[in-house]
Amino acid sequence: MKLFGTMKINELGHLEIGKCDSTDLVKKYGTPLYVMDETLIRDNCKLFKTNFTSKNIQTEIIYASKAFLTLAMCTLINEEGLSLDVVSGGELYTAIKANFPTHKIYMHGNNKTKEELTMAIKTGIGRIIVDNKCELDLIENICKAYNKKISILLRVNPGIETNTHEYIKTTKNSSKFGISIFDKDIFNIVNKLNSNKYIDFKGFHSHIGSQILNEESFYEEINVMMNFIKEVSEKCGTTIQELNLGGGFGVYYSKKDRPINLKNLLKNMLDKIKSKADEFKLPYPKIMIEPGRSIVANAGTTLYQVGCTKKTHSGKHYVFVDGGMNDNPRTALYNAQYEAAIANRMNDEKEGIYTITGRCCESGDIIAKDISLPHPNIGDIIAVSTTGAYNYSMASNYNRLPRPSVIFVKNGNSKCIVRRETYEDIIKNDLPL
Ligand SMILES: Cc1ncc(COP(=O)(O)O)c(C=O)c1O
Ligand SMILES: N[C@@H](CCCC[NH3+])C(=O)O
Repeated sequence: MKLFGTMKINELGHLEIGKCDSTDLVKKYGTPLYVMDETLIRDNCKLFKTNFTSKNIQTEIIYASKAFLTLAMCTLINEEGLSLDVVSGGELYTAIKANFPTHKIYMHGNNKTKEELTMAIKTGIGRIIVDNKCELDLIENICKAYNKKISILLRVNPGIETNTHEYIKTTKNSSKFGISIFDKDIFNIVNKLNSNKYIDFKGFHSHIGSQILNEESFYEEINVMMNFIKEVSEKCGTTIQELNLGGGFGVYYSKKDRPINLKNLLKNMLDKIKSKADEFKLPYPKIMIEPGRSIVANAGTTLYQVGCTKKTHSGKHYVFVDGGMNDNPRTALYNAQYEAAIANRMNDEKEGIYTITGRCCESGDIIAKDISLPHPNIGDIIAVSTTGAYNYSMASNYNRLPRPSVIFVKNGNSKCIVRRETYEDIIKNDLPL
């Protein structure tokens, strides 16, 4: 298992994260447990902040909170000077409750409800990223009713097909997100926006997909979007002030993933924007990006305890752990590949190939497939790496399993930031017949 951030193997042969021995964490908090390396999250924020800068172009890093959001995470993101992308009333509510500066909140969603838009407009968030024409009418009506003006970006689909899992591509021509840049109506929409007294149209947003490991896709996005901005500027006589290029920067999950060197990528992206704008004699738009996974994925490790093990009649070795697809649905959903180790025996010889599976009543309830491990015993601790993104945020109560606790670890200290759910939590919204 590849070690990230502050992970290391200590003198007892135990996995340590944030200078905390994983066996101590398990004694203190139980399992399953999401352990987040606070130092690595902060370092990742800093990497974006320091490398996505240019003396000519204004930039902004907006953390895509769908990857992992809690009150504590909002505080961390604010402390690191990033802005926040939310995609629902629930995410917006979390940010508001955490006192996140409202002008640094960007709201997404392809089907925002009237209530969500009202909440966003009344709160005075920084930008609404508008997905479609119908939403524009809703926004205008709400602004009228509350006598408010809101700044928006229009989400467009640049028609770029990325090499990632089918379910996390977002700019195929058939994608549900945004308005196609090839839609003939797009210039009318921009013209209407420019004369709308309730809407301050700032520019465009595009997001080409997630877990992208090919830097050319981002450069293609820049080319297509800058060409589009030139066309809009000419046809609508308007200056596009902002361009949000979304997130999608891929990370290492297993040996097959070769992440892009982020420092180079971020620099190249800004260089390409500059040369395109120079070529077209356009003013430099402010450039935003929305990393989610690349900030938190490698910082997360899930700790489980081994229950029983089983060798099937066909010879397959299973290790049963006390979690499952309810705390990590990504293997079931996207055939994701994870790495794992026995956290209390990191130096032991690997003895076989095991599939780590959970306790949900589903054959697809697999956490990590065909992993080399020492023979696991009851009570051993299994660590699964790179679970910081889209694990806690996509967790469910399937089979009425309580959601695990989340802790931050740093410099030998651990802090619970989400308490473990109880059976009482599970039934708290049920009403008797
Ligand atoms: C609009 C938008 N922005 C940002 C992100 C974050 O993507 P990632 O976590 O891959 O960086 C997503 C998710 O794919 C998204 O839909
Ligand atoms: N949930 C997906 C990513 C979707 C990103 C949001 N548009 C994943 O776990 O990989």
